[in-house]
Amino acid sequence: MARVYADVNATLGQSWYDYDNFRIDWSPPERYEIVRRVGGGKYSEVFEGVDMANNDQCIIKVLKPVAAKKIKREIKVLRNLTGGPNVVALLDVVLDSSGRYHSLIMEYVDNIEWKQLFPRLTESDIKHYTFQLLKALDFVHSHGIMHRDVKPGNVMVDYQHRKLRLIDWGLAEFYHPGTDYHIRVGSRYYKAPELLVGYKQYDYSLDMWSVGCMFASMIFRREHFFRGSDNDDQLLKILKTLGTEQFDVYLRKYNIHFETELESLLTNYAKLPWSRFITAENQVLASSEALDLLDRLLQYDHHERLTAREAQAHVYFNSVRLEASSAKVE
Ligand SMILES: CN1CCn2c1nc1c(Br)c(Br)c(Br)c(Br)c12
Ligand code: NA
Repeated sequence: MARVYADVNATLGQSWYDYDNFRIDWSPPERYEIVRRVGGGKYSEVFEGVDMANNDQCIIKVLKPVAAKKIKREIKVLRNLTGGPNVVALLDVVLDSSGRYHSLIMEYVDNIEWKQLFPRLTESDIKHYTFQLLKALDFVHSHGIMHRDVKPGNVMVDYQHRKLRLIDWGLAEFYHPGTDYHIRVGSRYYKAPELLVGYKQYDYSLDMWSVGCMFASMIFRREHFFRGSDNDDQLLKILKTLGTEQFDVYLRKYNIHFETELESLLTNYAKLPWSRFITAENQVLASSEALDLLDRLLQYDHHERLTAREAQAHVYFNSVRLEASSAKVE
């Protein structure tokens, strides 16, 4: 059971979380023009486009027919989260003339690639963007939704405007206590231990592990902090850092029967001090307050991990919180 927001969906009611029974009014495609392809994946092709009604740039996410069933969930989630801080806005939903291709029209973000961004982030940048990501996630979690695929590729950053948007809600789900969820979600480097050991009754705290991985990347200047070659190797990388003593405590507490033939996964490892990852290049970013926050995010036990709200209250963000609150006063 989630430590916070456990009964949100029960309180908000079926009309909030039921995404099977709702009709979608699809707009005709003529209003939007594709400019260029910016990316894509298993379920969609993503384009930069123009909204001819106002000449604004937009993002056109064309969903592949295979994703048809999941469309309703993504649209329901995006509509529920409309207006939330740092959540990408869904502007329209479009069906092409053939009736085969469903598209989501999203607000445009002048995104800088993570590969280019993470090496140039200053401590003030890291505080700002991490705080903005936590703000988005506390809003999302408090509305009963888990993102389940938090990673740099789903965090759009417009560096010039210091703007951050959480995107790609195709894997998001509504949290209901006691529910077994799929564990083949997320992206390998950012998968929480519960996914890697097959614990299905996870909750919002799944996203907080991923935040921890991104935060570690930023303060240690490493593109991906836990970089496994497959799911077993991913867990091994985590064990070698967090140690096996607390891993065994975690497995016992949740009565998790994790079976493996891999010798490496049955070996004992000591927990490494976070200071082990400090280098000349990142020591200015990896302050003791940053390491304390990191330690409280990268916990095996999902109940122990800080929530997004608790993380925002961490001393590491004192300067940012002050700035945020003074901005409100103006
Ligand atoms: C793969 N790329 C690069 C930029 N970019 C990509 N996918 C995007 C999605 Br989905 C959204 Br929504 C937005 Br907004 C932006 Br920007 C996106
Ligand atoms: Na999206």
